[in-house]
Amino acid sequence: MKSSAIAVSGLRKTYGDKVVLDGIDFEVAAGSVFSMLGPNGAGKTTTVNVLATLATPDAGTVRVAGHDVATATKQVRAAIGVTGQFAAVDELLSGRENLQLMADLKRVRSGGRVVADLLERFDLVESADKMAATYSGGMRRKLDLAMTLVGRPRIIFLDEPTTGLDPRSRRTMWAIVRDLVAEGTTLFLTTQYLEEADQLADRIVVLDHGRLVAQGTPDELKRRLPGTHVRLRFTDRSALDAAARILPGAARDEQELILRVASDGESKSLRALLDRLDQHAVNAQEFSVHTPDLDDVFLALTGRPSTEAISQ
Ligand SMILES: Nc1ncnc2c1ncn2[C@@H]1O[C@H](COP(=O)(O)OP(=O)(O)OP(=O)(O)O)[C@@H](O)[C@H]1O
Repeated sequence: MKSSAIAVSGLRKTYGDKVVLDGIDFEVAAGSVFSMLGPNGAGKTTTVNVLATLATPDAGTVRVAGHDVATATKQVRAAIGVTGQFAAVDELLSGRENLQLMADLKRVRSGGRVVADLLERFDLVESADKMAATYSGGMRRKLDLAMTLVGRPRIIFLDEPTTGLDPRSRRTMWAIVRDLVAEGTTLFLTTQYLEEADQLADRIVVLDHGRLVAQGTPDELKRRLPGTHVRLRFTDRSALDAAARILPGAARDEQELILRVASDGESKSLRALLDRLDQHAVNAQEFSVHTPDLDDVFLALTGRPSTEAISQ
């Protein structure tokens, strides 16, 4: 089993009398992508701030890279990189100068080479000597992430890395994330986008009003919903009628000649379902298992649609 890069237990954080994190627990395996999903104000940035030693917890234990954030701030900081919604990019410097500044701050040896490699890797060579103020949102995020990588951190926090980016820049960012994981980096990703968590994460936690309302792999979260069902499509009405008689409780769609049967999607129940149809000599033209997507999960867990679903 992989060791934990991050271990959080009973984490609480309040601002004044507002409880922002209400006792949360989770672990992040080294070399994995862990995604914290939640709507605006759920407490995601606060979690990142605590893990990154930028805010102190009121209660609970938090270990990052094997060190306690409360007592070993320096060691934690040496192991992590943070890219956030408020980018560290200096608008008045060029991309190259921003990176060079970071390399100097971190006293990186052969900083010039490191900077050149990062510009190349993030496809920023052409704009390297232009002021960052002239960069697009996507380029700025890439520069921000490149700056984070200067010190080769083992654990990277990406706080909503693609919020506000167009689909193409978002996909570029995803490709970069996948490359980093392939190199063994651990990524803690906060996002409001279900698709992003679904695409990238090995494990997801869903945060709502400072509490974790669910955690698991993307597939586990989807399976936990009651909504998994089998769709059977028939060639004619009489076959649909016959199937509906055999499978009471199934929802029928008269126009599409479809029957939806609740199922856990496991092979045993699927076989039993098909056997029943077979015993009554009823044939379905099409047969598919529908697993709910993360939007469905979010709605079921929080009682609200996700931000992504609302904006669509
Ligand atoms: N320094 C602070 N002082 C007071 N309240 C704060 C502070 N930081 C955050 N909060 C409050 O804590 C709650 C959670 O904020 P947080 O930024 O962690 O949420 P989030 O999930 O990251 O949301 P978003 O997606 O909007 O960034 C909000 O209600 C916010 O107003």
